[in-house]
Amino acid sequence: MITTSDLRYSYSNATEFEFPDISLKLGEHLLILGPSGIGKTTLLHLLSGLLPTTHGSISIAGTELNGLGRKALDRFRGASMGLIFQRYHFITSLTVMENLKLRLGFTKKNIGSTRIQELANRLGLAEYLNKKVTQLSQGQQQRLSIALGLIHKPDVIFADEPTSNLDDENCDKVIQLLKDEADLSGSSLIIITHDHRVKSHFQNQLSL
Ligand SMILES: Nc1ncnc2c1ncn2[C@@H]1O[C@H](COP(=O)(O)OP(=O)(O)OP(=O)(O)O)[C@@H](O)[C@H]1O
Repeated sequence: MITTSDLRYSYSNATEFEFPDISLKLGEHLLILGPSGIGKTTLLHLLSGLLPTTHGSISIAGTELNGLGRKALDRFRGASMGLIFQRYHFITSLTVMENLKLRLGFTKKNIGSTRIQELANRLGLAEYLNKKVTQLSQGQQQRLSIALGLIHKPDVIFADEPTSNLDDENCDKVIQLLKDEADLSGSSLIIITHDHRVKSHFQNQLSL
């Protein structure tokens, strides 16, 4: 479902990162651990096609990322990937519901109209659906960020440092939430982090 081979990347004139090969089946979870500056976010940006594959190959759900033009890559990412970043990417002039509807619009999958309400219920966002995202607390914004990554039932969910800035209790809750939601959608899950508290939650781990 996700396979990478001989992936390398270097920012201009900088040291080249070499990444271990990844092989993950649909529905499997993988934790990628590594210290700050080792290239975790770079790897995630390569896997999601936000950075071009300049060396090696990435295949997701049978599609070779290198073979896609920019527009096709954007469409593929919109339909097949769920991205949960360290920084939130919301449209602040819109409500929670409008942000989620907009995100659903990027996929051609036939996802029922009850999906938003169901997911909002599970993530504790139901009563905030008609609020502007700027009116949400940090924790609620984080859960919305997770909801935006999951709403379209992507083949693969990529989460970059989803537990940074969280206390132990919320760290456990967020990881469990991501795993449960990935399982419910049948999605593969890749979490990238330097947070060793997350280790005990995953059997399948890769160190950078
Ligand atoms: N756009 C860029 N241009 C040049 N160098 C970059 C760029 N983005 C990242 N780097 C450098 O590449 C290295 C790896 O960055 P990256 O963000 O992938 O690491 P990381 O392991 O995710 O770190 P952290 O855990 O601190 O987020 C760093 O030294 C960083 O300064």
